[in-house]
Amino acid sequence: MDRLTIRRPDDWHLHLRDGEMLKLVAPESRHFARAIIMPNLVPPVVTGAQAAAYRDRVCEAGFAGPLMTLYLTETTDPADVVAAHRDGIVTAVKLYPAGATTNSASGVRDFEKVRPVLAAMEAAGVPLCIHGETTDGDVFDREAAFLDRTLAPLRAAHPALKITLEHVTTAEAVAFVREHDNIAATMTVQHLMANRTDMLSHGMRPHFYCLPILKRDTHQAALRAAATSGEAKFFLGTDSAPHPTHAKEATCCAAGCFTAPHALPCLAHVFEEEAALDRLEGFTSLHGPAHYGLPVNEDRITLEKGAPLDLPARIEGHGQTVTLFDPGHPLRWHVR
Ligand SMILES: NC(=O)N[C@@H](CC(=O)O)C(=O)O
Ligand SMILES: [Zn+2]
Ligand SMILES: [Zn+2]
Repeated sequence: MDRLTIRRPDDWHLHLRDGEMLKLVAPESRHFARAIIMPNLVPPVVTGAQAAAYRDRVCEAGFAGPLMTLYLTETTDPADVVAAHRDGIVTAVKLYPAGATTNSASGVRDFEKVRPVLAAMEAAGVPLCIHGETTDGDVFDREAAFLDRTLAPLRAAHPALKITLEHVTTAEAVAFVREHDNIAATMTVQHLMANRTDMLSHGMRPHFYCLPILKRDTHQAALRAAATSGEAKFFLGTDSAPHPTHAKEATCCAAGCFTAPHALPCLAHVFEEEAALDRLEGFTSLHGPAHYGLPVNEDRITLEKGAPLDLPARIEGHGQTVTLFDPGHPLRWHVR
């Protein structure tokens, strides 16, 4: 097969940042109809009013389908969350364990403190998106530890809360999601395309560094199997997370891979390798809307296989430079 027409994809986990960086990267998600926009700005998006203002800036910068989120803090007002969701300003609430990832300092330290908000969200049908890692212990074990220590009890306390476990990276997370109702998972391009050996064995590759960190090849295989299985619990959230090139190629490298421009060519490559191109549409365009209770997109895109894509190493503009995630081999699929 060298041509594939699918319903237009959505991106269920996207960082667009703000200011000049927003202006540079917003147009790069052009192939996606909608995207869940992450709220980890500095300062974070914590109120409905801030989310509405940020949504306007995103549209102005050139991305027409933002679905906004609120950043959960220990002082989040349950009434504001429920009202912002009811009024259509926000689609979901994002939980960052404090210190787990980029701009997570205002996140949750004491999970008891957010119980009232989670209960209100459960009652009102507001979905919760989770960065699922502990903030201590070995960095390669933090996702699995979070499942046992935090997510299992949280799930048991709020069984009707709709949860998206974001950017899953381990076989343990895949199993956890399969075992529990009302919980689905997003997967990124980099976790499907690469593993920690790719990141660390031929020199250290900062543009492969993100959180949760890439795991060993057996976990990558479990992710690829789940993504291409056709199961509705697994869908695309690119977690495209632009950082200035100087912040990636640095003594202390920022966490995040920039994949928005070529996410679809990368995914077509993966699904073709897994002999599952017929399941790409489910992963990119059907399972996400089903989880969030939204209609699927009506228009379609066509992917074609041809000569290797001539991708730029980096994009530049508005005083910003961002380097693309480079899988290390040619990509032959492109969006027509
Ligand atoms: N994934 C990352 O490594 N970084 C994200 C934050 C996040 O999604 O955890 C970012 O905002 O840069
Ligand atoms: Zn995250
Ligand atoms: Zn992210």
